[in-house]
Amino acid sequence: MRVCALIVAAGRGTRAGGPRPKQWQSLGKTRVIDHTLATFEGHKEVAQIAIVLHPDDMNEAPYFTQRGVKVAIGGAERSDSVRAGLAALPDCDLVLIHDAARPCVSAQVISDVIAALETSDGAAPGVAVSDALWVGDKNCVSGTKDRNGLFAAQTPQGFRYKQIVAAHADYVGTAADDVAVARAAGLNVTITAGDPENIKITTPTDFARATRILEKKMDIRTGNGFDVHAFGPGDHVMLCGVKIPHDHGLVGHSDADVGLHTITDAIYGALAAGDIGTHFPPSDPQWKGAQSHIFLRHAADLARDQGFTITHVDCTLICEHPKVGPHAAAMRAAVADMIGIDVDRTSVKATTSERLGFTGRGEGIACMATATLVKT
Ligand SMILES: Nc1ccn([C@@H]2O[C@H](COP(=O)(O)OP(=O)(O)OP(=O)(O)O)[C@@H](O)[C@H]2O)c(=O)n1
Ligand SMILES: C[C@](O)(CO)[C@H](O)COP(=O)(O)O
Repeated sequence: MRVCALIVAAGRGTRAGGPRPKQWQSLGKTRVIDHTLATFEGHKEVAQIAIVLHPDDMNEAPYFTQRGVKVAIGGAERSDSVRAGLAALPDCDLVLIHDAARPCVSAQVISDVIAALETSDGAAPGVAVSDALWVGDKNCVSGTKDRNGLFAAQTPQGFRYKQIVAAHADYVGTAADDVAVARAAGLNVTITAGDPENIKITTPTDFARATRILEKKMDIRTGNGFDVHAFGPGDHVMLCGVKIPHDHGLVGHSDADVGLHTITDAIYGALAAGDIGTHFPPSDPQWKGAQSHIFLRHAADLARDQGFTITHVDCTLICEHPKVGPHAAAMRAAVADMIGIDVDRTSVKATTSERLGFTGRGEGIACMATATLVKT
């Protein structure tokens, strides 16, 4: 099932006020929209994202298209914007429709909606109303309402793509949300666990509340790795995914790529998920001669599965020979590709040990690495 996310960001944010519509305003160091987008970009089940922008905001379009996000032009009502966004995602099986104005959405809320779509036409998060409900008239209570069975609706609201496209095509009038459109078409919609922190920025005070929620949620980890491989017979070494001709090889159960092993261990370390031997025991013959990118990709996938973004990797190879400098750019590119991050967040460098110790005597290569992981 190809899962797509549709983020609607074409509203004018009149209730929130401010110099620009709320999705473009700052929340901490980045904008509301950047927080929202980052959560969907980091979600392992989301294959494609589309964003819907107001015609006046099309100067922002290149920022999104450059990162692989499709851009559509919104309409006067939210449902017009949703229709435009759906048209930009023709090759999806499931679509998650989300307000740009909900920047605190969690990976768990998204996963729960996707899981519920296995057995339901539609699924959306809701929070059961816990306060008593009044009807008010000129600041006086004129009645009460039974709260039983009432939920506050959130997004993302998920559907089978073809069904929600057809439901929107048939719908007449304005709808509060896509669940209303789906129900009008006879689709069943499951209520998944909403998150009280998945707030929609609606009024000016919501910016401070969202900032507090995001600050509390941010989880920054660093992990370190250290590894050594001895030289043995051979005519090349594998270092950070690059084959380098040399008068010796490196000895190991796998391809002995000491650089990739070290970075892999740094990522596992940041996740407190053991080390490379935990996941790929050397006693297991299936890993004999294995290419080490398998280990690194596994660690990077594990980080993503747990909702982390790998924001930086720094690796130092320690050896007298071979000389790393001429290959450093290729190594950075290879590691960045394996992890799925930008090359300017990937550092590979080298030092000698001034001819001291086992690396100085040319008996092997050592490596140390640090990985930084962030979950927002
Ligand atoms: N014509 C519209 C109206 C709304 N939205 C989007 O729908 C989400 C939820 O809508 P709401 O909170 O009502 O946003 P605004 O319409 O921007 O706010 P306001 O009603 O205060 O102007 C927001 O991400 C908003 O950008 C949209 O894409 N197109
Ligand atoms: C879709 C929605 O976010 C569900 O809560 C909401 O209906 C849209 O915002 P509005 O404040 O009702 O305009």
